[in-house]
Amino acid sequence: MDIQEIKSLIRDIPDFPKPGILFRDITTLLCDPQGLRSTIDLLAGTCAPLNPDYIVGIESRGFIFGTPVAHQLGCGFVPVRKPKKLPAPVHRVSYDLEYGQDQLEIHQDAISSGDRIVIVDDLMATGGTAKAAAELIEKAEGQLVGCVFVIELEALGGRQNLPEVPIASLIQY
Ligand SMILES: O=P(O)(O)OC[C@H]1O[C@H](OP(=O)(O)OP(=O)(O)O)[C@H](O)[C@@H]1O
Ligand SMILES: Nc1ncnc2[nH]cnc12
Repeated sequence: MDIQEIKSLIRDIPDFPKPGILFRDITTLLCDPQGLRSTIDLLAGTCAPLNPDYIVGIESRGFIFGTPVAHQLGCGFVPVRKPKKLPAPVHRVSYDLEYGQDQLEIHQDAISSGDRIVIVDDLMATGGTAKAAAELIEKAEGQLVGCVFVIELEALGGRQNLPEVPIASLIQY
């Protein structure tokens, strides 16, 4: 399946979760067998040249895409989670969302110094979430080597918020 076909499987929901937000709903892509497979294949093909030791996926939609990508590449998966979900000692950062504010955490012992890390998430809007994940990786002394998204909302300029690493998205709006 090509990118245009994948894009056609993403559903637009106006005014969710707040008035004025046009929500790009990936659940309709996830439940299409060929759409899901093609999306994972394209993400994995984008991540592979970056030669990661770990894929970092951001709760919750980042888990859906990050784990099968790690499986396909034969590398590990590390979850970045919302507060108070991870049981062992964590690094924590606060960040702004397109529609709110939140915190993210990573286990302190998940990554070793110098490990090559690629962040995978479903969508980049303002880039605040990915920036927070990048800060967590820095605290854990990992080496961020790229960020890969299914969807990029270009008008929100998220790339400008991220560190100087390769940033790729499959679909742009
Ligand atoms: O670039 P940003 O402006 O930071 O926005 C992008 C983030 O927002 C969404 O996650 P959300 O926090 O809604 O959580 P969810 O994955 O659990 O739905 C999305 O999955 C990204 O992680
Ligand atoms: N417009 C949007 N659609 C889906 N997920 C999002 N996360 C942040 N902004 C979003």
